[in-house]
Order: sequence, then C-alpha cells, then structure tokens
Amino acid sequence: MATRTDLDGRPIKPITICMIGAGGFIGSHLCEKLMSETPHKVLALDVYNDKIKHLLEPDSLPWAGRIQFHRLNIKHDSRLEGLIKMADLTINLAAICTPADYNTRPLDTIYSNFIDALPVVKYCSENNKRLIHFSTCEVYGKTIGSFLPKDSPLRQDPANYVLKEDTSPCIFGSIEKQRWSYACAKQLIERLIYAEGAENGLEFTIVRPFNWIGPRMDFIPGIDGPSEGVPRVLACFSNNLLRREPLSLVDGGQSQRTFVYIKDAIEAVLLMIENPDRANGHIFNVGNPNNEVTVRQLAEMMTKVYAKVSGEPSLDSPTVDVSSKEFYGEGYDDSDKRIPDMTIINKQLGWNPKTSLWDLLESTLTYQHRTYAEAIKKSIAKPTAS
Ligand SMILES: NC(=O)c1ccc[n+]([C@@H]2O[C@H](COP(=O)([O-])OP(=O)(O)OC[C@H]3O[C@@H](n4cnc5c(N)ncnc54)[C@H](O)[C@@H]3O)[C@@H](O)[C@H]2O)c1
Ligand SMILES: O=c1ccn([C@@H]2O[C@H](COP(=O)(O)OP(=O)(O)O[C@H]3OC[C@@H](O)[C@H](O)[C@H]3O)[C@@H](O)[C@H]2O)c(=O)[nH]1
Repeated sequence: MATRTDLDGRPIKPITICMIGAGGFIGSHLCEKLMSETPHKVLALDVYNDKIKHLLEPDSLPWAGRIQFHRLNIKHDSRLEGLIKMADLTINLAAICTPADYNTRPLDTIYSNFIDALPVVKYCSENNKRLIHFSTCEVYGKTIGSFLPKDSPLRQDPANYVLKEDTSPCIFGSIEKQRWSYACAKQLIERLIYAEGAENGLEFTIVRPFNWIGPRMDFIPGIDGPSEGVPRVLACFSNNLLRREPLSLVDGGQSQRTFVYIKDAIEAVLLMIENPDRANGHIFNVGNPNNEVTVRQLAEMMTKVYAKVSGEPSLDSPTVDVSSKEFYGEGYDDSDKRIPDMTIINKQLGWNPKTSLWDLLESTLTYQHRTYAEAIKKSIAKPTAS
C-alpha cells in the first residue's frame, strides 16, 4: 500500500481501533472501508456479526489478521476495559436507535444510549484513549421554525431551521412524548463527554449523523428480522416495495429529512479517524443538506426507483396514510425538519457529500432487490402451518 498522508501531508501511522457496535449498519461499512483502504487494525465488538461475516471469513482474505471479532454485550462484560486499553482509538456506535423502540421500550432506550455508554467514556478518559462517539441529529429536536405560525415569513429564515452544532438549541417535546428519551439520553452523554474533555483532557470527537442510508440498514421484517419489527424508514419502505404493499405514510408523511449515502458519510468518519488534530474537541454534523425531501416525496421517489430496478410496475395506489398512534403507539412525536449546517466539518476536514438522493436510492434498492426479492417470494409462497 502506498504511503497515505493526512490532510496536513503527514504520513498516517497504522493504529488499532476498538469499534463497539461494529456489527451494525454503520459499523459494517466502516469496517469494510478500514479493511479495504487502510492498514489499521480493528477489534470489532458486538453481540451480532452477520453484517461483517464477509470480512471475517475465510482466513484467506487480504486483511486476515487485521480484524478480530469479539462477541460481547457492553452492559456486562469485564473484557471491555482490556479491549479499550489495547487500542489507540475507541469508536462507540452501540445503541438502540430505532424510533419504534423509543416510546415502547423507553427504559432500554435510555439505558442503552446513556448508562451503557458511561463505562466506555470512563475507560477512555482514565486510560488516555481517544474516543469517537456516535450521537445523533435528533439532539437538535424540533426546529425553531416549527413553533412559528404557518404563514410567518420568519419560517423562510435559515437561522430558524438550519441546525448548527455550536448555536442551535435542543428543543424536545414534553416528558410523556417518550420519543424524545433517545435524543435526551444522547444529549446527556454528549454533555458528559464534553465535560470529560474540559475537566480531564479526554480527546473526543462527537458525530451527529443525519439519516445515513444504504445497503445493510436494519432488517426486512420476517426475512432477517422479526415479522412484527418496525425498522427505520428505508427498510420499512423497502419491505413494502418488495412485498408489493402500499408504503405507510405516518401522519401524512409531512416531516422532512435530508438523507446522505452511507459511503459518503463513511468518508467523513475516516477523515476524523486519520486527522485527530483537526477532529479532537469537535462535534460534527454529517449529512447532505442537498438531499432534502418530505417522507411522502421519499416514498414517491423510492416507488419510481424500485419500479426501474426491479422491472415491476408500481401499484395504482402506492401509499397509504396511517396515524403515528396506530403505527408507533402512544408517546410518539417527530422531528419536523433536519438540515445540517456544514460549516464546521467543511472547515476542519474539507468534507462534502457527493451522492444525490436518486443515485443513492438506485444503488440501495438494487441491493435490496438482489438480496431479498427471492426470499420474499419464497416466504409468501410457503403454505402456513395448519
Ligand atoms: N444510521 C443513522 O442514520 C444514524 C443516525 C443518527 C445516529 N446514529 C447513531 O449511530 C450509531 C450506529 O447506528 P447504526 O445505524 O449503525 O445502528 P445499528 O443498530 O445498525 O448498529 C448498532 C450496533 O450496536 C450493537 N449494540 C447495541 N447495544 C450493544 C451492546 N450493549 N453491546 C454490544 N453491542 C451493542 C447492535 O447489536 C448493533 O449491531 C448509533 O449510536 C446511532 O444512534 C445513526
Ligand atoms: O414506514 C414508515 C416509517 C417511518 N416513517 C416516517 O419517516 C420518518 C423517518 O423515520 P426513521 O424511522 O427513518 O427515523 P427518524 O429519521 O425519525 O429518526 C432516526 O434518525 C436519526 C437516528 O438517530 C435514528 O436512527 C433514528 O432516530 C419519520 O417521520 C417517520 O414517522 C413513515 O412515514 N413510514
């Protein structure tokens, strides 16, 4: 491998990374990138490894020996501190991060996103290890603009809706809207990490992902996840398309999101890993402000793209409206709009997303069709046990 240099022209030294939650969606892409393009070693920690199996087996893979899987639950495993000590950098991705869980399993959500992350922060701080912690864009909550009258010209002022790391407030709903328990737990762990940096010199970077999507995100209910499970929107809509069912629009699909391609976002994380002097002490939005749609528009676009990649015509009525209470249960609420300000990541790391929403949906839905269409057909054809 040719000598790789950082953004300041210095050669990059190989390091060992302790990646917690390496078996998930983001972790699997990050492991893939680190194995195929860098000399770094990864201690991959997770309870599952299905999404990184292709990197672990067989032993003849070019990166054999550079990635080691450790099956463990960070809630109760004494090996955690030893693994953090063995590494130069810890990346914590582990979390319950699916909205269907926030109001139905609020305790697990709070424990997973706050309590379980505490020892990781403590071990990094005590052992002088660098930490990259995954937070979320949801820490911003609702926009200021959402509280203005519908026809107020102030809604047009970007200051009232663009989300900026160092100036935007964090606006959550009331306590019985348990949707916000996740965001609140993430916010408190951010504050704790920041305080560890300020008082004890912890070297940290906080990542706030804005709806990263792509292959291997979540699961398809009844195929590689529970039949009654509700994954995030990309997988929900993929499941509907694969089964030729209308896509469910929660509360009319009026909420807005910006979606970024996982492969673009992983480039940003690699820059953080390899440029500690530029990334330490910072909180970074990572998203694509150019890919904004309402959830309804996302459904329409996915329907068109899926018809193209599968060759199957769309349904006459491709969407159906459903209330959030019916879909997610009591205590659901939503972020109205999420546009990331890109100033800080641009200045520190020179990163910009590249892939348009249409292009990222085309490659992702091609993957979904190739991976799941046959399995879905078989599961539908299978006679049910009497
Ligand atoms: N994907 C996104 O767009 C997005 C957006 C905002 C924030 N995030 C954050 O990024 C991180 C990763 O998200 P993801 O999309 O890859 O989710 P994911 O659910 O696919 O991955 C999380 C992984 O952590 C593992 N994990 C959870 N608890 C664990 C424990 N106690 N011990 C060991 N492993 C455990 C899970 O098994 C899973 O493989 C999360 O912290 C999430 O909150 C992601
Ligand atoms: O079938 C569906 C699924 C979801 N939706 C809607 O689609 C939007 C996006 O839902 P997602 O499940 O992808 O999750 P959200 O964008 O609300 O939150 C996510 O973003 C940030 C991360 O921290 C988390 O991964 C997750 O909380 C929501 O408005 C939701 O109500 C539908 O209309 N229909």
